[in-house]
Amino acid sequence: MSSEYLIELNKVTKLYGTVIGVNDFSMQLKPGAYGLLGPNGAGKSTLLNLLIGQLVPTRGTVRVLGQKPRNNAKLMSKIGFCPGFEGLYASTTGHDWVTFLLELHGTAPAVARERAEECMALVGMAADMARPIASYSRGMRQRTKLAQAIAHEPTLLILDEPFSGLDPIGRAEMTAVLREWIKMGNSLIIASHVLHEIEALTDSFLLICGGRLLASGTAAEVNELLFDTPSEIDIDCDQPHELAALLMKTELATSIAIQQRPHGVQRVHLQTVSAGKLCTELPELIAGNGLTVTRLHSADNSLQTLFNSLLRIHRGEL
Ligand SMILES: Nc1ncnc2c1ncn2[C@@H]1O[C@H](COP(=O)(O)OP(=O)(O)OP(=O)(O)O)[C@@H](O)[C@H]1O
Repeated sequence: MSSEYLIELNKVTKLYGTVIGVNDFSMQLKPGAYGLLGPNGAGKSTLLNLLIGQLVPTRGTVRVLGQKPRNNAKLMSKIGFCPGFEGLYASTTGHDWVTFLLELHGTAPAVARERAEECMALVGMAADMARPIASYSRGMRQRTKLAQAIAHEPTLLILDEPFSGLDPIGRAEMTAVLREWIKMGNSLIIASHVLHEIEALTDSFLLICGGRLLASGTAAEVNELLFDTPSEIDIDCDQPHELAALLMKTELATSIAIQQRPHGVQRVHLQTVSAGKLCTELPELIAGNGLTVTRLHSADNSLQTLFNSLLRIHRGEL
């Protein structure tokens, strides 16, 4: 059965006993590249494992390329999967491991060796592929996992935290390989809890938390959500009381506290639901009143705040 959709989830719930992995999840995705974002325990791995048929839904239906994934070898030949866990045979070489998995896909041994070599080179492992996996760094293992995921020439690549353990150079190289993959017209679903890791790859994001799809959209739309959800900001200033009074007048802060920090630093700690507007108005407020600000930063530097806020919106609390 063919479908115009890459993925169709219809009211999917996955329970682990009484623990909810994915909760009443529905979505339809057309072929393309998507970033699956969510904090730890959000349900990303559960979702990916449902897509590759490793897990079956407790309720609801999952279709990938129009087919049920469970025990579907034909469908798996079109999907490359890179799990979040290690799962590599330490005593074999990277080249042998990728060759072996290709042979499991039905590729003839000689062709498998050649293709495995090609893929190891593609992920920057040409010089190390003949060494045992046990001697690989975390980043090298990640690359080897990617090589095995693309070796059988799938059309959909599903990656669970592929940047984990990579240094900046490794990240840049992995990004380049994946960008090329997308440019070739292939589809990609990549799970991460760090937005900037995947914004270089795609402009389409799915935000999940608590096993639910909380929001989806482009990076600009996600940024807008970030701007309009409650956030905390610290401003180190020479005249904190004056700044606090000015901020109160703008009505952009929902709460303000002045903190004495080590080394004589005076900090205005504020909460706002309009971080974007506040950051736009702040320079004029500072310059116009002769204040000196030595440092400004968001106290909640991760997406966790956004997810918490979205979750509260979802529950009708905000
Ligand atoms: N095998 C399991 N048995 C019981 N609970 C599980 C199991 N796997 C996942 N869970 C639970 O399901 C929920 C979703 O977990 P999941 O691993 O899918 O999240 P995640 O977004 O991938 O998290 P992380 O980023 O930490 O890998 C969590 O509450 C987790 O504790």
